[in-house]
Amino acid sequence: MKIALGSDHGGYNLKEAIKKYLEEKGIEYEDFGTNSTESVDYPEFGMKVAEAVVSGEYQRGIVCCGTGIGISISANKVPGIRCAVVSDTFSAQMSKEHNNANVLALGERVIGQGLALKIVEVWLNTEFAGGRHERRVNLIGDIEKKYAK
Ligand SMILES: O=C(CO)[C@H](O)[C@H](O)COP(=O)(O)O
Repeated sequence: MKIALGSDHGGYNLKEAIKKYLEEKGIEYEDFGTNSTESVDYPEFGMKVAEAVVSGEYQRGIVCCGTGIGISISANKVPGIRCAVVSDTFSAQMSKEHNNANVLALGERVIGQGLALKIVEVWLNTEFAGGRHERRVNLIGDIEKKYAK
């Protein structure tokens, strides 16, 4: 599995911690920036990670900002992305099992690093359940198609 990673300045330190975690686990990743805590605008990084995931080269993406919200809204603008902002391990599991989230968003200013890394672990180790959930996820795709130019 190859992971696309991205953050703004508000999520930079958490992204770095996630990189360390992935390295320890031997999970391949690419960092799409940002590269410091200098102030930047999160839409750029949400979009870059989202595009990397829809390209098929990366199976999942993880994005971080101060709250996880702005970068997730940005990632979700890219057709084919289902990005979930998660702050607990149950939602981490469900976001993959039921919603087939292909991008996980975390807020560095919201949750501690220990919980964030546990969320990453749970999410990476959960698979989509399919069945009735597949029908619902497909219906989300239909909404996207309805508004496509
Ligand atoms: O959480 C975020 C977006 O949802 C950003 O990280 C946050 O808005 C950045 O704020 P500031 O420029 O004050 O550091």
